[in-house]
Amino acid sequence: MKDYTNQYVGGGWRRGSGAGFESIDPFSGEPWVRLTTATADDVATAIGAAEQAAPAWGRTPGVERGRLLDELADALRDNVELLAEIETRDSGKVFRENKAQISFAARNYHFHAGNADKLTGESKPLDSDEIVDFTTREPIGVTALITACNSPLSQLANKLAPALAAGNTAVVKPSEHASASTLEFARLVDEIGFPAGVINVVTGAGETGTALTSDARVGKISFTGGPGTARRVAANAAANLVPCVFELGGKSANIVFDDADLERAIVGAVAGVFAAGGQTCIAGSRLLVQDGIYDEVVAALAERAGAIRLGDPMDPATEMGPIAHRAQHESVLTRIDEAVADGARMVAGGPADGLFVRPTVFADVTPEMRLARHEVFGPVLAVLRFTDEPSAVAMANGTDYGLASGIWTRDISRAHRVAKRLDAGTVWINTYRASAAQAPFGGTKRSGYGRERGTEALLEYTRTKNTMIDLSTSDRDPFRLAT
Ligand SMILES: NC(=O)C1=CN([C@@H]2O[C@H](COP(=O)(O)OP(=O)(O)OC[C@H]3O[C@@H](n4cnc5c(N)ncnc54)[C@H](OP(=O)(O)O)[C@@H]3O)[C@@H](O)[C@H]2O)C=CC1
Ligand SMILES: CCCCCC/C=C/C(=O)O
Repeated sequence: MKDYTNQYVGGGWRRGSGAGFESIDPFSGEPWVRLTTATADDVATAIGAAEQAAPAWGRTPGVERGRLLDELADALRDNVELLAEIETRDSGKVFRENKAQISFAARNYHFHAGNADKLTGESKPLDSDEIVDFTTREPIGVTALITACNSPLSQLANKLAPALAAGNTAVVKPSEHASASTLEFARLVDEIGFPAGVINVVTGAGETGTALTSDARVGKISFTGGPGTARRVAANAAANLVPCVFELGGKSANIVFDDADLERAIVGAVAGVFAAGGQTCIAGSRLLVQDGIYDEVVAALAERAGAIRLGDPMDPATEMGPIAHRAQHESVLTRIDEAVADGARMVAGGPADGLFVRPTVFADVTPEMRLARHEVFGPVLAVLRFTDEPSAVAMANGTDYGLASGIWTRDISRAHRVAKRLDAGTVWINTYRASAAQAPFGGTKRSGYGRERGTEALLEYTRTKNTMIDLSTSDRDPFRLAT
């Protein structure tokens, strides 16, 4: 079993003082990593280290912060095989997907390296030419960055790259189900020579996260995970009035109109929901298909889902791995049972051995069914039928979530019309699950708030300061601008 019992705090390695725990390899079902829990005291020490490092890091010239971020990106690329293997063993997601995601994470660090010396404010024209007024963007201080179990290093890049570029320090807490890659990442941070305390990594479960999100020294929390956990984080943050970015779940609608390029749409639908074994927030888990092509699309989906090869996620021939951990596996099976009980028609898939679930497709799903409303976070597709554009939009918007959406059509006017009306943070047209470091990402409704990636992410980690200078030499009423 691999030993990851040391955590990275204040530029050094120390064991968590709390209970030891293990992470399982979902393919073998066996524990493969040993870790330790950061207690409330350990977390307080990590926050103290980040607090101590914050002023100097915030004053470090942007070009120097950018240089270190570039080095981090290069180190990720140089170690991509090792890091991807660790994430594969922890999460069950296939190796090549993890490799692609970690390479993308490197791109994200490069993008924000370039932003680090470009944080500008604005000059504000006031009502008097004797006053000069301008804004500056300042770092917040200590950030708490919490990632989910499916893509630890990719999610971390979305948070850490802009936080560091803007001059903040960080305490990072990965999921207890997938902590090892983040500790390996800390080793790279250490080798590069980031100043002590700028990046800290603590591990543990809810107890650790609670301590991290309840500390008044934290100035910003960025959280990726489920809405239930997010509510607990929000409550802790509210006690200290700490602002948060929440990247939460989804029930994203992928809409196929009858004029779409069907071959492309079906490939997009299959990849949109079964990539990462469906364990991704942006899974296109509701496929909305127009009446006239419904039966043809369902038949094609059933055939393609049935052909997806399950197996060892390290094997290049494997197309889909297992569910990340036992509790999640049970949850997926419960969602499948609910769909059957609600009258949906299973045309492909179902349970399989170990922690596997076969790529599952349900037809005849209606908007009231639980499968159309609840996130599965597994390889389960709900196929719904719609008649016209307004009903497709209403159906797409008819859940508590608003993370992503897809539109497949050859009609450019319709594509724009529908995109405008969809209540979702991301709309893809004739593509699905495409990513870019420059493109902001985040949700509406219960999918969260705040944005990651793009310059929008950078601004999340800054505070605006306004500076006003009186240039006049005459005596005057000091309160004249107050009205
Ligand atoms: N919008 C987005 O960008 C994404 C959203 N997600 C969403 O994440 C969910 C699945 O991921 P999963 O890891 O199971 O999510 P969880 O909500 O279970 O966990 C998310 C993180 O929160 C931590 N945590 C648990 N309890 C607390 C607490 N009281 N205070 C602070 N932190 C806490 C977890 O630690 P521990 O595991 O140790 O308990 C983990 O690091 C899905 O809903 C999915 O849609 C996933 C990927 C991307
Ligand atoms: C445009 C896609 C952004 C996805 C960001 C976070 C999701 C990660 C995952 O679920 O793997």
